[in-house]
Amino acid sequence: MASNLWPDHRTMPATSEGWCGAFHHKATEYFRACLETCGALRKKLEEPDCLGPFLRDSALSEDAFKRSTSLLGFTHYNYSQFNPVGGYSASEKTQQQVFGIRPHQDDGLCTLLYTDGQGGLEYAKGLRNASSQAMMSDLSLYSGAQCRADLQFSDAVVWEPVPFLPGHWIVNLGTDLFRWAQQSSSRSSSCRPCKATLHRVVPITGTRDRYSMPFFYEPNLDVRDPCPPHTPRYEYLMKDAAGGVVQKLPEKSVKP
Ligand SMILES: O=C(O)CCC(=O)C(=O)O
Ligand SMILES: [Fe+2]
Repeated sequence: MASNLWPDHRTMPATSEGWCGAFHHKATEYFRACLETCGALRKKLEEPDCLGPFLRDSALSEDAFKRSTSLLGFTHYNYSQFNPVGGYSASEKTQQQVFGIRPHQDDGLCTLLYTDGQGGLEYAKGLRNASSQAMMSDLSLYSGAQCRADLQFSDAVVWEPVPFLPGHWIVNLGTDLFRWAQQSSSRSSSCRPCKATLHRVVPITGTRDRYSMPFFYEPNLDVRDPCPPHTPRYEYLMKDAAGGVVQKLPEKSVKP
């Protein structure tokens, strides 16, 4: 993997040497704190009174994160460029103008998200039954197969704003954890399934800018799923990208 491209005052005139140094130092410190917190969270999730051993045992779980591909991002949303008029079922172009980030699930085990407190982040609470209007919190809504395809733009999804609590992270569970817990729970009752949070960012009227810092806690790229056929992670990601994101969006965009 390539090394980080840190901000450099020689190529970024709006910054100074001191600012770039401080950014490097603070970002590295924050990254380490997130990595450590997520390691502790993984162990908690593996305990019998939580999800149970979704990666078979603690040695396998430690190994799976030895060459972690975790990532810290810095996102700026400029809401003045958004145009919600087209709605999100029209075309890919209008979808891009409606969302800060389109509905998606994070990969990896979990995400620690901190924001500037501006609203806009929403999670999928469940699906609304078209005839009874009852809300169903359906685990299948959160499977890789479903979410990457049609359901993410469906009117049946019930969206709920995620409140901001100063000093607290927002935690999303990811698709690797979903898959591992699903596989392990189908083979043994000592593990429970869980959801990979479907979420999106929508612009809030009257807000111009929004900033967020997502930390994505990711295993080694070549980690194997715990249960047969022991698929390596990158194979799953490739299949998921080819079958969902790449092919399904153009199909959606031709709908009226
Ligand atoms: O900016 C946010 O609040 C959410 C960011 C997010 O979902 C992501 O980067 O995956
Ligand atoms: Fe996300």
